[in-house]
Amino acid sequence: MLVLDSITRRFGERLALDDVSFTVPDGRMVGFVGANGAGKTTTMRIALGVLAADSGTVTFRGTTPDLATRRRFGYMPEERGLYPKGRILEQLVFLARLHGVDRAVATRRGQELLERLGLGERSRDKLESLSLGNQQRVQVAASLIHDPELLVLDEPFSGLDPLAVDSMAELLRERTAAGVGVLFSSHQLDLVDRLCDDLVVLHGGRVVAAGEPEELRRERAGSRYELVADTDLGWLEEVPGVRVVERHARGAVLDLSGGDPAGGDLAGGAAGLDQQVLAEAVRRGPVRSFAPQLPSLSELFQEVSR
Ligand SMILES: Nc1ncnc2c1ncn2[C@@H]1O[C@H](COP(=O)(O)OP(=O)(O)OP(=O)(O)O)[C@@H](O)[C@H]1O
Repeated sequence: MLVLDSITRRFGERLALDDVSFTVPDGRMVGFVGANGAGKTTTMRIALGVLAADSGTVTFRGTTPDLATRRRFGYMPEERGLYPKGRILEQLVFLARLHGVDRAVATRRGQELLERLGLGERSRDKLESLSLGNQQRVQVAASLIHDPELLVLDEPFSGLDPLAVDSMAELLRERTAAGVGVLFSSHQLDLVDRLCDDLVVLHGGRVVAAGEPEELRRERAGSRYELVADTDLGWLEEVPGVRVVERHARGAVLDLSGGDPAGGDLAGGAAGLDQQVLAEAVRRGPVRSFAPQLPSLSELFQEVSR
């Protein structure tokens, strides 16, 4: 696994990274999110060894990565690395050769990757002759060409159509299944939600949330509940402490933050308001589900990025 421990980096007076620590375990997809200027690219550059930290350490599988180890990393930089006027497959092969891959192997792998990304027919064309989204696919292929042990991808999905996102995600999933850790940044939160195993949220150069998205959501579930029941739920409007946020065909979303968590007499017991609402709903008829409503990734992001 890749471990970043207490990384700090300044640019002049500006503290771009402040005590950043997180891990990219082998075989996991780690989504890296944060507003513009939060420090994602700076962190990735430091992780890859292309930029130095002022303090803190980066280790990969227990040791500080030397040049030989770093050659086994795959990196898609923010500024992208390929030449617009270069031929596609030639450039992939050239990059693979820089990483020590044999020409024949590199050519086969390059062609395979391009075919997987729907660009098999274009391998001899110049990069600039492709649409921007297709150029983006080739940039990702370039980071995969030498079969790396770790992938660090700066916005690999930007500009891709939904089908291209799926084929790219499948390609990356194959890498994680083979034990490769993947760190990828993105501003597309729904996509990150769908793809990542772990999430790291950066805000103003600090890690403000890290962990499995489901876990992070549960921690911030707050006081919203969804009740799905067969009966009419109009009675909820009258319950002190209950605010009906939304009604839908089968139930309602409730905010119970106005209630006394330790008691109340709706159902005559000392249970919290959630249990009282549930008991009352059951008394009135069949309840299909009643559970805390977890915030979306976008809500979570907004909350931790304040
Ligand atoms: N070479 C540099 N010189 C001076 N300041 C820099 C340099 N690189 C980054 N910064 C500053 O460091 C902060 C973090 O920038 P960084 O590019 O890492 O953010 P980011 O999260 O990748 O943003 P975006 O989502 O816009 O790509 C910003 O305030 C940026 O202006």
